[in-house]
Amino acid sequence: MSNSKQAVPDTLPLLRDRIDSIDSQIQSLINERARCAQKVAEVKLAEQGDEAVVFYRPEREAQVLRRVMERNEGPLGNEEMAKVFRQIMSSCLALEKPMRIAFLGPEGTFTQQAALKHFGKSIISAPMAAIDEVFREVESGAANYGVVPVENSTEGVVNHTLDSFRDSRLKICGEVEERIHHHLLVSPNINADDVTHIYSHQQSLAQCRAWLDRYWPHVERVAVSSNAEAARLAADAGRSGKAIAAIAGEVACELYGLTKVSANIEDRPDNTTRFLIVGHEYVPQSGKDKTSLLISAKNEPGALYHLLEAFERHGVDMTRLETRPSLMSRWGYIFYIDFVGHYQDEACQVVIEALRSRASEVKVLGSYPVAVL
Ligand SMILES: C=C(O[C@@H]1C=C(C(=O)O)C=C[C@H]1O)C(=O)O
Repeated sequence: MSNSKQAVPDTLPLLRDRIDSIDSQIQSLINERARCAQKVAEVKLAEQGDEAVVFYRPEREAQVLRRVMERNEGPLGNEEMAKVFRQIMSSCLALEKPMRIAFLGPEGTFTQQAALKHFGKSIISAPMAAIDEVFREVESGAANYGVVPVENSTEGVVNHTLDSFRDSRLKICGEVEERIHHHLLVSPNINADDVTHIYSHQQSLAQCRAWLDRYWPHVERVAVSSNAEAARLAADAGRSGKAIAAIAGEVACELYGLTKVSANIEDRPDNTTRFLIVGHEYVPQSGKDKTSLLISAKNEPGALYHLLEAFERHGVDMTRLETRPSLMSRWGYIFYIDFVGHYQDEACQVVIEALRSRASEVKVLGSYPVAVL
């Protein structure tokens, strides 16, 4: 914009005139951008035909957001600016094709929060009751993508999610990280001193274990399917005068009209959960990617050593290793390995080939852009 570096006026009426004029320019530009996105859709349809077209391009979106952050000069912070562009892209994509996103529900879960962070707000929400239902909803084509939690910095891995990849053809298309804050919540008509049970998801109960041991040692903890479900149950119980508390996050607290007894009760202040985006397609290189593999190891001495040695030998940076029992043979194992790079990068291809010669199965679960936001 030619006048973007004009001197800022210093009286209120002039400042407001100036803001109005900038807003109108921003609005025209956003619509011009939206028209380009619509055109992208037309070109894709003309080139690829109706069925094959993939409108959502995670690698392209990651690149757009990274560039926004790189060129940002402030005063708005990089992340703040990227969030604005996140929503602009979300609106533009919804013009091309609104996406239906399945996630571990009900409404108000941290997984929904992660879905909105990753895709922006212009999506159709499809809350599912369990992780394997999220997989099924995407596999059947009823949803375009799914969002599931995979690991927490306090409690470790989410086994249901890892196990779902064993029998699924879905690919990992992205990752999101969310700082997780938990609160102890009750219905507004309930006196906290009367609470007899505390409901939450098993992961959330675990993330607040020390706090619960200290302040609520004699109250029964009940694991339910999600912390949003716990909040819903606490709200329901409150209506019939039953003193049940829930541990859940901000979104669930607001959604179910609960009151905070104690805020930020997680044992570790840096408590973070990582979520995965699952879909049907492998994602092309974005320039800054991660890869996840599922490996069935041969049940023989040194099996794991030989797998890890391949990474060391070819200088590929492994970031995570999880072990799950294989259901095929007793004492057989499945390893989940994450590393830095894309499966099409040369060094990564060499490692994957080496792994294939040393393991009974190597499945590339996906390569995807490292989380930007
Ligand atoms: C416009 C495109 O399609 C979608 C919309 C994007 C955007 O608004 O910037 C980016 C990637 C795609 O999710 C594209 O492929 O470039």
